[in-house]
Amino acid sequence: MLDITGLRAGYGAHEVLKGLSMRVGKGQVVALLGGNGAGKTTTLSAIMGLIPSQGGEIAFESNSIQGQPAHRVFRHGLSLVPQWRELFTDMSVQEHLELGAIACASRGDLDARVASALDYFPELRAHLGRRAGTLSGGQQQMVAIARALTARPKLLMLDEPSMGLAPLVVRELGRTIKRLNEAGTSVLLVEQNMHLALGVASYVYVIRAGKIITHGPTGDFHDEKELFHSYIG
Ligand SMILES: Nc1ncnc2c1ncn2[C@@H]1O[C@H](COP(=O)(O)OP(=O)(O)OP(=O)(O)O)[C@@H](O)[C@H]1O
Repeated sequence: MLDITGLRAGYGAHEVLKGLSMRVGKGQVVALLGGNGAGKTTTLSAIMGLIPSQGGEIAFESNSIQGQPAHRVFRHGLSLVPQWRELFTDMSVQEHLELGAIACASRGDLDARVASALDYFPELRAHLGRRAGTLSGGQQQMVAIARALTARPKLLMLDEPSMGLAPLVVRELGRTIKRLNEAGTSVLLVEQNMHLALGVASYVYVIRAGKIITHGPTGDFHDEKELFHSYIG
């Protein structure tokens, strides 16, 4: 579904990704693990067209999406839940969800999309009129994911969704990712939380200093200590 080959990208003269290659198959949950500053967010930003890439190739469903602006990448069926959620503190939950479905055809379609996103997070139904800034961290993460779901993405990309969440909430997040995947959404999960990543992903990539240093089926990474040391270096 998503094929990245030899990707080079960064910020001005600072090259962060130095020939990164990875793929996400249709129906898979793939985890991208790595330490601070390894290039995980940069990878997602380059895929999404939020930063330009300086080399390599990014293809989605066999079509090149390289060099396309984010709004066009989005229309191919990719959605990103950014690190720190990036909600608008003064906007209501309902307004966030409608924003995610902004590209849809009609009011009826929009309502249906919001309703099906809420099926994953029924707790939010009681808070639709509340300002996002007044919600708990876990509820804010639900809004961020639900907003991405209203676009009905084929590939959902999550950037460290467990960050700042209590262990119980992280466990619930893992269950939600599994349910989403069972319903047909492919997932690229960027994480530092190995338990969450290994619990939901079927395939793992490890990034260090802008390059994939190891990858394989999740079952190959049963020794978490070794895996941790591989990405910390
Ligand atoms: N907007 C930016 N401008 C310049 N350099 C940046 C920018 N964003 C990130 N970087 C640099 O790019 C490198 C990779 O950062 P990136 O955010 O991709 O890492 P990461 O793996 O997501 O780390 P973390 O888990 O800490 O978020 C780091 O050296 C970082 O300082």
